[in-house]
Amino acid sequence: TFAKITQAAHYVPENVVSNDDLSKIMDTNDEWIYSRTGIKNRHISTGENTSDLATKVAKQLIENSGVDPELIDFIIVATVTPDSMMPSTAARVQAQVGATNAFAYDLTAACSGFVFALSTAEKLISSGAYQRGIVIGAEVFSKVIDWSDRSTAVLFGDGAAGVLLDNSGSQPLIIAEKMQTDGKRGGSLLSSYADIQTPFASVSYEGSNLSMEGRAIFDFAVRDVPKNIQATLEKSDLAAEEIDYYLLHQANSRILDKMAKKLGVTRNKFLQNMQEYGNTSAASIPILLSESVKNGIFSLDGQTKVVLTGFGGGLTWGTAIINL
Ligand SMILES: O=C(O)C1CCN(c2ccc(-c3cc(CO)ccc3Cl)cn2)CC1
Repeated sequence: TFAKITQAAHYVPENVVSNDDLSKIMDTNDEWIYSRTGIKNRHISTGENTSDLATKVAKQLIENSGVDPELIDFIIVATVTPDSMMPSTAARVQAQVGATNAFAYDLTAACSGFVFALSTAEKLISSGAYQRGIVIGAEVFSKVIDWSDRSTAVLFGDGAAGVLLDNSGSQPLIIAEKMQTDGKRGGSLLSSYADIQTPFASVSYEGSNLSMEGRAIFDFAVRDVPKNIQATLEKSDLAAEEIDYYLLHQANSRILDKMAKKLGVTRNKFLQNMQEYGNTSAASIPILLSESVKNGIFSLDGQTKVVLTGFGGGLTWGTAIINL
């Protein structure tokens, strides 16, 4: 049995916040932001929470495929900004779309979340245990950002995107994969820390907004991620040139420049849309995938070889080379 991605969809809040809009509420400017990150705009929720965005994606996947929601076996949502820990965002989506026979859970791997979740979903199906599932990356990062910290507030955006999978594949969905984690360096990208606050222990860490050691994360991305992609290519017996497109986490366009150089691959195979959405963490890769299908860059006909690579909090990073 082979899993296959049969549908892709995305949804972002309507409210667009430009670099100039940000320069009105914090000490920054369009020139700095665009030259250092490649970001021009980002979509920021005016009230929709993460499950609302994810539900809109799930509804599109169901509508466009015509699948009966009661035939969906599982829903996995990759997010670090859930509406709540309990119920999970996936459980909230399950209720909203009427997937009464689906088991649902959230997966926490920050900007690697979609790749980690897709790897898991592929096994659920190719093992023969289940037939159909939905995998969504969804974030309302705007609710964890410290809006007084211009070094991070300008980088992130809100959004959701995902895929519908079933067992109709005639070839493996994942040709090769390599997921990695280094918890020792996890402290350089922190959010939503829940400290002990009880009659028996006092709070020792007040912060819960995002804090990021930008330099350290940037260097991690440039140093560790290309090695991971190369190692996964070796596992796949495919040369870098045989990959049609590279869909990497949309954190920073200068990082994509450096990755293309390190891999010796032409830069225009590294698709990008951070100029419009900023860094949407677990949603960034699936938004890029869904938009690429919608814009006709490639279709889901099984003829396209794509590298998906996430990297971020945990620290986590991982590549899946897939047949789309
Ligand atoms: O001064 C500059 O040029 C600054 C230097 C710091 N920058 C950074 C640093 C780290 C990230 C980042 C964040 C995540 C979290 O999802 C994941 C992966 C990455 Cl690589 C994005 N930008 C912006 C430009």
